[in-house]
Amino acid sequence: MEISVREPAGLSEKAASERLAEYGANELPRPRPPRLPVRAARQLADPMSILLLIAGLVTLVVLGEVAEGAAILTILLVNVVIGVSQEAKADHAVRALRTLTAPMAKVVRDGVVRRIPAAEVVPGDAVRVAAGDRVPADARLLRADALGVDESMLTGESLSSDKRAAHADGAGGTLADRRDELFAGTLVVRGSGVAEVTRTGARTEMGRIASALGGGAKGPLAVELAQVSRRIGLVALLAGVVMILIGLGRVQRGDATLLDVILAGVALAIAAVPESLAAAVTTALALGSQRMAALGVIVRRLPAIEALGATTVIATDKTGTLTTGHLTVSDQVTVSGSDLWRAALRCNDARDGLGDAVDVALAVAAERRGVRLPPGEERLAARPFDAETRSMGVITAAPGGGPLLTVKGAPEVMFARCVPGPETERLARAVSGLADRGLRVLALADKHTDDLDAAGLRPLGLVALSDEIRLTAARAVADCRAAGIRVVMVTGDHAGTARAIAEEVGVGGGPVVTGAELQALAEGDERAKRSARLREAAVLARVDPATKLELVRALREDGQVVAMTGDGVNDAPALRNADVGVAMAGEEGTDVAREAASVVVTNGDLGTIVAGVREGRRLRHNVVSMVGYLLTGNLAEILIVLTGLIAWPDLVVPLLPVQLLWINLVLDGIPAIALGVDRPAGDPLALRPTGGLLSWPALTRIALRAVAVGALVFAAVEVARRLGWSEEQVRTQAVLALVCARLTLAYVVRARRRTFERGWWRGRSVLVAVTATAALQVLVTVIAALGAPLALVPLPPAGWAMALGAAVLSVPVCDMVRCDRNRRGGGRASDESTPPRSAAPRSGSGTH
Ligand SMILES: Nc1ncnc2c1ncn2[C@@H]1O[C@H](COP(=O)(O)OP(=O)(O)OP(=O)(O)O)[C@@H](O)[C@H]1O
Repeated sequence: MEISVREPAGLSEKAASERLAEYGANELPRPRPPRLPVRAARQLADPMSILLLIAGLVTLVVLGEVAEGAAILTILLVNVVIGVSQEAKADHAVRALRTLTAPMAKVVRDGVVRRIPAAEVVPGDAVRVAAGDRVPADARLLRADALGVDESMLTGESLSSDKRAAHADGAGGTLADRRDELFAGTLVVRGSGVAEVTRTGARTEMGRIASALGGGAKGPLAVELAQVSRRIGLVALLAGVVMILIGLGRVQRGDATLLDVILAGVALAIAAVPESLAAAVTTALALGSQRMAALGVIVRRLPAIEALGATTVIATDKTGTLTTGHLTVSDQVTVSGSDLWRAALRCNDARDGLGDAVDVALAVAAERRGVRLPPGEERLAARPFDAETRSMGVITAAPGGGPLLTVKGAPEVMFARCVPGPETERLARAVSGLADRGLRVLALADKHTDDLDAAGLRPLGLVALSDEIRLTAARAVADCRAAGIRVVMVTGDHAGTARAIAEEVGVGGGPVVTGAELQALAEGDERAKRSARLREAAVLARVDPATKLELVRALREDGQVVAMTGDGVNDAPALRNADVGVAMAGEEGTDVAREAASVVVTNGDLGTIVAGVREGRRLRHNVVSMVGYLLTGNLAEILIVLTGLIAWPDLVVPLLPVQLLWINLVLDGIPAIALGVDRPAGDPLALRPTGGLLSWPALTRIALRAVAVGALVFAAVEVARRLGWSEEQVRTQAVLALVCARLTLAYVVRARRRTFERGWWRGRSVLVAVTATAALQVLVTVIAALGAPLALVPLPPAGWAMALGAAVLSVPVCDMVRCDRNRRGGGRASDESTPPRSAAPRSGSGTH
């Protein structure tokens, strides 16, 4: 293909690598990750750790219980170590994800356009930028075609600035005045250009003003949970204080010693705090986002995982999402005597196989036909393709010749600019036949003029491009339908093309609505009708990106959770407004779309997005299970400690602080983390989310189950007391019954309809965790030497029987408070072979 004379040959690879070594990577300096002691200190400063530290020191110094105090402090130490390693792991995962979405740049090296990581751009490189790109480095413009750049992040100027190619007189003045310069980090909003890099990395304008970017912010879920933990901690402290005050009254009456009261306060505080909650949730989210990344779904904002799981409508592009996006010319209609392929090559921005898919396909087709541009032909002006005008135009001149305007675009747009006549009419008639075959049709026309907007063009012909349907598309659409998720196809393409493709992949259940139809409903009363049309459409054809935003709003007003795909510069508002904005990684998408999106998919496939929804639903289910598991257990402990204080004053506390810590941190942590990575039976896509994480039904369920578990343990302890067992044995009984009941809770909370339903054994992690935890508990109960630091002693068989009884009985009792959804008939999700049929949003089968 010809290279325009104003296009530079760029650096050679050799020179570029030498410069890279000399100037360093084109990156802003990043803050170093904190060192180990800093991380450890941060963990220790956590309110929960402080509480544990106080509890440990009080037990050690005030109560004089050396073994117990040391055990509490050891547990604290283990907690800090786990916390530090978790944080380091999460940091690592975030950094790895960042490199996956690292910005890329198009540079000319050895005369060939290459796509390289922006970090490898060096001074002297010739970079090509187009609408939607983030400028990789400071650069001087060599060519600018209708180029507009948003520099607000540097200048504060909200209007985009128009750029032009540099002249020999050089630059100067304020940033906003430097019209022939591009600045790193700014966004190209329209047009295209070629520029020579002048400064990279920290030497760029952005580098000079940028304070290091803060990363790794916590998602709202983690923040919400941290808040919950803190509040629980506060409540526990208050309860402890109140209890100590009451206890002091008893001390005065001589019913108890001061130490007893302090011990009870510490126990209550520890019982109340779900020590492993925050760590378990963070781990689940971090591992979840890693798993999603492995599937090709990169989550840019953690809450998007939750939103993905809750999606009820996916509004998807056609090209690249339902189809492969690799276009090939499969038909053409030529006006006799016209040079259709030369025009296709002239009005074309692709180079070296890189660029817009339509342009690349046309260039390949022209090359295959042996067509070349006349030597020395120069491009004088250009208007790059714009999704709103659906056309592109260039003005070229052969040496010694006059200017020639060549335009290509959507047929109806083109015919409106062409001279009317039999040829134009013949082409117009041919369009629907091609579109109905699912082909993308473009018309080409030209005229000798230097006006890019000229009318009265001479039609040259039509080209029809085919785009293979992705093998996974029909399956993904069917999966969505089975899971009650509606798929809407939104495309700028012809209605005929869109309908043909929609039929092939199974998108249906609603009308095909066109942009023209919506336009007719733009006024007054008609607006309501317009929204209704938008909401019911299965396919939206010939719509511009602004309609996508309108669609998102209409659907959200209707109570839907909308995932919207997009790749273009104009898609950003819709992506930002959707519950989940999905952008494409790599060449197919623009930087602007990626930055507006909360999720980036590496291959743009609808199947990948559905896989993301599946993971999202699973993760949400897991987090709900985990929260339910931990909070139910903690509440049960509080109830046992409180009722014990009243019912068994001689015991002081039915569970010692160290025993509670053992349960909360060691025994609970393992199943909680396993629940976070659980794979429950059946297709997770069928797990439709209901309500919030800590919604009233969820909290009620937790409270009722805690009462049930508390009552069972209370009964076991009461029997042990009546049997005349020693104080240690009674406490061991309490621990054993509680642990057994709580371990069954792991199975209760993860079940969809009924504990131990069909396929309950699936999900090895929970099975392994529960078995390991049970084995640990058996060891410390049976082997006196191991149990000693925890004040546990061996039990007679009756004790084991009672503990097992508590475990077994907790299943039916807890199942009784399984949400009311079974009565609503939506709970058929447990069976893989019977996916839910109801397509109603936000209803159907929840979990737990
Ligand atoms: N490079 C191009 N030059 C000129 N016209 C084009 C070009 N690419 C597309 N068109 C025209 O513009 C119309 C809309 O294309 P656009 O790429 O905006 O569609 P889209 O909304 O991205 O659709 P899809 O969801 O199928 O990707 C096409 O049907 C075609 O007629």
